[in-house]
Amino acid sequence: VHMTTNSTLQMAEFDKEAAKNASTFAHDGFGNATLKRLFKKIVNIGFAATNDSEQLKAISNLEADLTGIYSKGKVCLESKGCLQLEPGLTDIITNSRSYEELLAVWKGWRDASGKLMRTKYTDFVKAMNAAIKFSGFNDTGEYWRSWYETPTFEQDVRTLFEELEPLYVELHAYVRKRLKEKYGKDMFPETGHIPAHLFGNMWAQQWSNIYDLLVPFPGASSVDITAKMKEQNYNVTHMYRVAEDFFMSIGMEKMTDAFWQNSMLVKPTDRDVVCHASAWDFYDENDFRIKQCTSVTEDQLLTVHHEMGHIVYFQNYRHQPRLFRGGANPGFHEGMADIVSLSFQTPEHMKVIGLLDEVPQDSDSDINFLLKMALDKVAFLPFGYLIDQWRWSVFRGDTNSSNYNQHWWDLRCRFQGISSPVKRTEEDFDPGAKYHIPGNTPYIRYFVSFVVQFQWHEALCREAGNTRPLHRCDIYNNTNAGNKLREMLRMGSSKPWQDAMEAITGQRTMSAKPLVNYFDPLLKWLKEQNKEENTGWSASCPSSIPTP
Ligand SMILES: CC(=O)N[C@@H](CC(=O)O)C(=O)NC[C@H](CC1(C(=O)N[C@@H](Cc2ccc(O)cc2)C(=O)O)CCCC1)C(=O)O
Ligand SMILES: [Zn+2]
Repeated sequence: VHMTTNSTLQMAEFDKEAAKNASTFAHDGFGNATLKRLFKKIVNIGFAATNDSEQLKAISNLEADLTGIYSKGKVCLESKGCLQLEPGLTDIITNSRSYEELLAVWKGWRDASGKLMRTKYTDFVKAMNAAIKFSGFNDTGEYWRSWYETPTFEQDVRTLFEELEPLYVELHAYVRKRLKEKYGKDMFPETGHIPAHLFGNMWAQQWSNIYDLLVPFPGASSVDITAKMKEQNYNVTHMYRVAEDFFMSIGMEKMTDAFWQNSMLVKPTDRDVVCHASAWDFYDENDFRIKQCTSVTEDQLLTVHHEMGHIVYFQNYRHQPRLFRGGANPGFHEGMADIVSLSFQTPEHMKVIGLLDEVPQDSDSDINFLLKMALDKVAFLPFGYLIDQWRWSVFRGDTNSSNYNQHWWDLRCRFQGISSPVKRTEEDFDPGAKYHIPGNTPYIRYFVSFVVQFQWHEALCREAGNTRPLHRCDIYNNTNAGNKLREMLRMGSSKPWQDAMEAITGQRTMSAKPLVNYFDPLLKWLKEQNKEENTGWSASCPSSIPTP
């Protein structure tokens, strides 16, 4: 912790010095847009602008303490001993179909993580808000939103969410019906909410791990990639080679030697590491790394593609000046990380890499495939939206430590239609059970990413001359699509994101339409399935909780 504090202070001193020098120029009046943008980035140094180094120390130490609590958290079960989040608790949440066992792990993790963070998090918010004022922002949320350079950004994302909500409501109703069949309807509150621990994911953020409970047409084909990977003796290195091969097939460069030498691709046995996957740019135009506790599963193969997608973005803007080596906005970096998986996951591509024997053409298999994609991409939308709704409200002071947990569950009940399976009070601090809160990683970037990646997929598939339905398009081996994508990637953050969006799609705005078009065949089927259902849920959380 003291090491990081010193390096944080040193970096802040450098940033302050550079900002002071840059502000001796009247850069607002510069004619050259690029130079003007560069000076603006030199001057805009965030928390480092504070004149009170105690605040910077507090920010750095509290973040280290909070992530320390998160990475050391463990739950002891009489049946399985003491388990950490990865891999022990995640394996149970993924595979258990016992209501009680899932509940023990769900509650246990929250007691071992978030519950221990509340006081530190309160101090953390105070220190960040005090420091950010020196950069002219009212609060930390306003600073984070400034990266999108869009005065109407908050309204824009709310509008996008409202356009996508009808699709989510239909998916929610279908999943609720099937889970009632599995766990018994009296375990579900009258209000229409689904208990939060039944989705195969610790945060109910993506639901593809319970696909086996939800298969629309069990007779038709649906691929179990993990089983196939194990059958074919996939190892970790091969997973990275498969991902590298995809990017090279659309014209991107191979991973550098430094990547293979310096990355950490498996969980080390000799020391504790933060296993949450991540991609790193060392800004020397050669040293790019992934840190991931990789295991041989389909989920992990997608994460490998995701992290390598970040690396490919790093590589494509390495020629830019240092301050332009970033995503056009943070959501674009995440969209680039995910874009390839929309091709990679198709049955067409699974056949290309030998993880599927033949490509099914019947409509039942199509619905099976679209449902599985929706369990990741549509289920995620309210979650991706609400994390920073909570945090922005905390930063601006509308939510404080006396109602942190109340507001968190208000948002979870209202936007996700899920509820806590056990009573929650202000003794709990459930936001802290999600990595990005102690890790202080902004989250709206993932909501933006899930919208823009479908805009890009539609544009790149058109560029590739694709004639199949959008959800069966695979841009593998298509350098036209790759060239189009590279045009955007090379810009880095040298231009506003609207220019980057225009380079790929010809439009300058975010749009929910490509995502809705992609899932249109599924939406028709879901509406048919839900004809007898009361879709939706009450805006507020259930007052009583069914107990096993
Ligand atoms: C130096 C640094 O910080 N680098 C950044 C990248 C950069 O900014 O350059 C970075 O490596 N961030 C780590 C983060 C990891 C993951 C994540 O946190 N995912 C979200 C949401 C989600 C879920 C499903 C999905 O398909 C896509 C996203 C979650 O798990 O909730 C975990 C596995 C996937 C991505 C990441 O790669 O985004
Ligand atoms: Zn990412």
